[in-house]
This record gives sequence, structure tokens and C-alpha cells, in this order.
Amino acid sequence: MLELHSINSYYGGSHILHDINLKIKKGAIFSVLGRNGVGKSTLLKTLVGLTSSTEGKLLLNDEDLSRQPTFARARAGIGYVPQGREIIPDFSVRENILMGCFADPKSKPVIPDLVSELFPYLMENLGRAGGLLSGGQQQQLAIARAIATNPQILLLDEPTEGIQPNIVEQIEECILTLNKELGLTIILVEQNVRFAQRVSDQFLILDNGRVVAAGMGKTLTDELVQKHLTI
Ligand SMILES: Nc1ncnc2c1ncn2[C@@H]1O[C@H](COP(=O)(O)OP(=O)(O)OP(=O)(O)O)[C@@H](O)[C@H]1O
Repeated sequence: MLELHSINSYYGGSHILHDINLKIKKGAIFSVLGRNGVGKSTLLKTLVGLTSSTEGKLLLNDEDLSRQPTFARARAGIGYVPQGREIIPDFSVRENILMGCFADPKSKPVIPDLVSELFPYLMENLGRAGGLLSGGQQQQLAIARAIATNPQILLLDEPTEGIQPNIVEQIEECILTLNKELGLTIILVEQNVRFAQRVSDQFLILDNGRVVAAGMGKTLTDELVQKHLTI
């Protein structure tokens, strides 16, 4: 269980997230929705400790991570796939994946079996520079790097953004496999509301850094979408 209690988050003097309270069940797919600029990415960055300051409490399975640095949160089991993927273009596919292994100083720099099963393209192109991959392939690489951190929870920031439709389906399938077959808890920032409606166990909608709606996936109705997500 991941719990947020009265979380406020800031970039310098800018107060972005206001009094966020959340409980995310182990094994859930949790969607974070909202219009552009409302604080969705900031919520994920807050969970991994990448905003400039945060108040409130963050607990993972009762362990208090609130004052822990990013590397300790990765070690505790929070994996992160940032918006825009942020792979290292001059590193090979293999090197990009193995970067994830450094999250745990005791783990060996070995590509996890799961990555070989999920991403045959990456395995066939381990020597290729990451920057030469297509957007969809880079997304797979960013997910593979996060898997190499051996996470319990995977944060995915707009994983299908800017990716061609046939690859979007593959990425969505991969997210479902990670959740349903491997039991990973998924926190998903997603513009594809239909996908979120289909797969979410829980959701929240942000507006201007505040939670304006939240609940179980089946209560993410078209009326809510119309009210909070249409422009
Ligand atoms: N590094 C930063 N420094 C200062 N302000 C920032 C920074 N990053 C984001 N912001 C501001 O924080 C607010 C929330 O941004 P955030 O990226 O979290 O929104 P979002 O909902 O993820 O948007 P989008 O859907 O466009 O990705 C915006 O007003 C944005 O300008």
C-alpha cells in the first residue's frame, strides 16, 4: 500500500500540489488524470523525490519515505518512467537498461529475464545507440530500465504520448502484463481516457494542483470526464 498524507509540493516558491491524500492498493492500476499543466507529472515527481520541496507524509508498506532521497525510494521499490522517456541517446540499449540495476548496489548488472520476455526487439538490438530507436522503442527501453530497478510500484508518465497507434497497443498490453501477471502496482498518468476507463482499479483527477474527483475505476464515468477533462 502506498499512502500520501497531506502532501504539498513545490518548485522553488511555486506551490503546485495542494493537500493530496491518497491510498493506492498493492496490485492496483491507479490512473492520474487532468488537463494540461494541472500537476500530474509533479505528483509522480513528488513520489520519487524530484520536486524542490515537499511537505506531508509518504508511506510505502508503512515505511516512511517522506524524507528519503530519490535513490533510496528507488531502492525501496518505486520505479519511474518519466515523461519524454529520458533515455541516454549515446548509450547502447544494453547500457540504458543496465543503468536501472544501479538502483540496488547488491544487484548484478544483468538484464532481467522479464525484459527479454517482454521486449524481443530490444534484445535483438542491444548494441544499438538508444538515440537511434523510434519513439515506441525508446518507450520500451525506458520501461525496461525501470524493470531493471526491480520495482514493486511502477510510475508511468504518459507512456503512449507521441507514439504511433499500432505501438500504443503494444505498450498498453505491456502495462497490463506487468500488472496482471507480475502483480506490479501501476501509477499511470494518461491522456487516453478510454484506456484509463478500461483498466483502472482506482483513479484521481487533478485540477490546479488539487484533487477534484477520485474513486474506484468503475466510477470514472463519461460525466466526470466531460466535466473535468474536456477542454
Ligand atoms: N521544474 C519546474 N519548475 C517550475 N514550475 C514547474 C516545473 N515543472 C512544472 N512546473 C509547473 O507546475 C505546474 C504543473 O506542471 P506538471 O508538468 O506537473 O503538469 P501536468 O499536469 O503533468 O501537465 P501536462 O499534461 O502538460 O504534462 C505547471 O504550472 C508547470 O508550469
